[in-house]
Amino acid sequence: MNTMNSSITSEASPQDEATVPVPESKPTDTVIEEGKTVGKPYSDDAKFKLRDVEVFYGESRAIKKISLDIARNEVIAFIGPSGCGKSTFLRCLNRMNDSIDICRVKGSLQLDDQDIYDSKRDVVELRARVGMVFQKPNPFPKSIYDNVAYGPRIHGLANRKSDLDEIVENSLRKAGLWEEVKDRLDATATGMSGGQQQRLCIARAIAVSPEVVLMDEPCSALDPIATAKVEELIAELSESYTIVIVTHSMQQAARVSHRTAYFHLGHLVEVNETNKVFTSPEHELTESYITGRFG
Ligand SMILES: Nc1ncnc2c1ncn2[C@@H]1O[C@H](COP(=O)(O)OP(=O)(O)OP(=O)(O)O)[C@@H](O)[C@H]1O
Repeated sequence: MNTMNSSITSEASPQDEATVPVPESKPTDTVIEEGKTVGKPYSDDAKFKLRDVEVFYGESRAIKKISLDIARNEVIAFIGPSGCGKSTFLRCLNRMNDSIDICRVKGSLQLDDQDIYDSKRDVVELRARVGMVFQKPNPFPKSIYDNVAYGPRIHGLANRKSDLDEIVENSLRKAGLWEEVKDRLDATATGMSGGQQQRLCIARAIAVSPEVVLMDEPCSALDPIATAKVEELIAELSESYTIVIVTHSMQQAARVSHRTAYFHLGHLVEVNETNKVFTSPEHELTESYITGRFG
């Protein structure tokens, strides 16, 4: 867990959250200056360099000139009211938006100084480097073993069965699932609990040795105990991977992330160290959101 945020973590746990009311949506008169983000949106050790990013769905502009660096091995949380563009922006990072016909992405998006949207870019390779875990656990209707072995097989990462066995075991261990499933690797994955399925999806994502894991509300379909396990896992994985997590839970952002990015109506309003965002936000809109004045 993120010790930096201990003052916040002590205030709420996943167990409490079921009782925390969702803040109400209220209009605001605050004018947001396009392309201007307060706080610390840049890093000297950027894994992603994102500049003037705009995303359109047809004529409608969902992301408005956002610039942000995502640092190597950081956990950054994207928060903000429903519809503010968190998932849209997240999906740009491994071109998941490509599958939406009306979606168009503009601006400069670089991973390790290389253009993510270069027409020559191999998108399958990109998604192996930048894996994704979705809101609802989505295991394949295959065995536990085959779910984890799927990626390494299609990417040719193991020549021998013993190599594949090792990747499967290591991935399940990293996802904190090995002890629970080692005696039933041939059982079908869809028979597992929701929390186990989500950790299996995390094991599947890390089996191809990604550098980045994108998580789009990974705990929203989980109970508090399964949520706590996934959050522990995020803290462990952050030693080896860059993690970008979209969450509706401010408590979760506070518990797991190093920096927090606050989105509002397609703008990136503020990025700061998580502790600062939740104790002394710089922007009045961030403050209104975290104090529950609007959602
Ligand atoms: N496939 C799509 N086609 C058209 N518009 C879309 C599509 N996906 C998202 N949008 C629009 O883009 C805007 C941003 O949506 P997005 O899902 O990124 O927001 P979000 O902050 O992740 O919301 P939530 O927290 O509710 O998941 C919204 O106005 C939404 O209606």
